[in-house]
Amino acid sequence: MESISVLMTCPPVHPYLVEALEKRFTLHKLDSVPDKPQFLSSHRDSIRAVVGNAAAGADAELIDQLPKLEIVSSYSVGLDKIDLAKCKEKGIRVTNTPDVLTDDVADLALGLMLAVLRRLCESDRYVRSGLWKKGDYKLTTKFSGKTVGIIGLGRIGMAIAQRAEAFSCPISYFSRSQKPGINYKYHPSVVDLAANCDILVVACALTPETRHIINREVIDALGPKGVLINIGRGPHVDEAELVSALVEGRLGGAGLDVFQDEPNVPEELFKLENVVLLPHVGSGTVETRQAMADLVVGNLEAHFLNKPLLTPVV
Ligand SMILES: O=CC(=O)O
Repeated sequence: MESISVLMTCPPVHPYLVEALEKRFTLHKLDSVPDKPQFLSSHRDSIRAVVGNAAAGADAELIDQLPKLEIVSSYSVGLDKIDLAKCKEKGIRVTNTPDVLTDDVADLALGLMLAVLRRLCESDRYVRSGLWKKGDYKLTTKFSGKTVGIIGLGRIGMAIAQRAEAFSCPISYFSRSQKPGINYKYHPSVVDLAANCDILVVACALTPETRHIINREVIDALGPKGVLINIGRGPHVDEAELVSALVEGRLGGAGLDVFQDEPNVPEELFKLENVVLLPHVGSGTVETRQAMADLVVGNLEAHFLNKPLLTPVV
């Protein structure tokens, strides 16, 4: 398989993945190519696979430039950076990394809820800056028992619900349709869900329908005591509306792992103590990233050995 050319479109952030790919394939890292258009035109007849992630995948323009492309193996569960329709049309296979990251992302969502309500980051800064010596930290807000509303009750949404239940939190949810056999309260609209929960969590896939699913109306329904948690994608949220609601005190707080234009984060948020900001690290543990890398490589091997794909999407 050494002769098979694989193009990595995302930055080569994980040495384990890079080494595993280099051991088996001829790996090209687009990130370190100085003249990308020239590189793509000179390698258009050799590249048979693309490896991307949540930041860079395979859009229509790239796919059209690679006529020998057979498979896109994404080092992410989210598929919003891949033109799935184009892949289907051209018979290009697509794989992602579901299941192995569910626990980590759900753990982080709960961590954000606790961090925002109990002001964990702000309390930590209080100790480090020596302020404790001048007096105790102020009282915060109880988390156990708060109503958690989840947008998207897929694998990650369910894992968040199960964890929140252990904190005696009533669970309600919004999804395209009510899930059979699930006892959580279903709300047929996001505004309705937001108006009836304390903590609203975005845990759905990013699609044209879910872009800006958190808009001004939803934020106003969540209100000055409500907290928004986003472990999905930045564009799920109308970020300008979120920032103004937080700055004006129309929203109680936010825990955000994702942003519209990563790694750029609106600086107005930096001075707000009711906001916890993370650098898109939902699946960012050694154990999980290794399992994700194994899936990326395993899917490519399966494809080129004409075996069934491990986690096929298309
Ligand atoms: O954001 C991370 C992923 O989609 O895996």
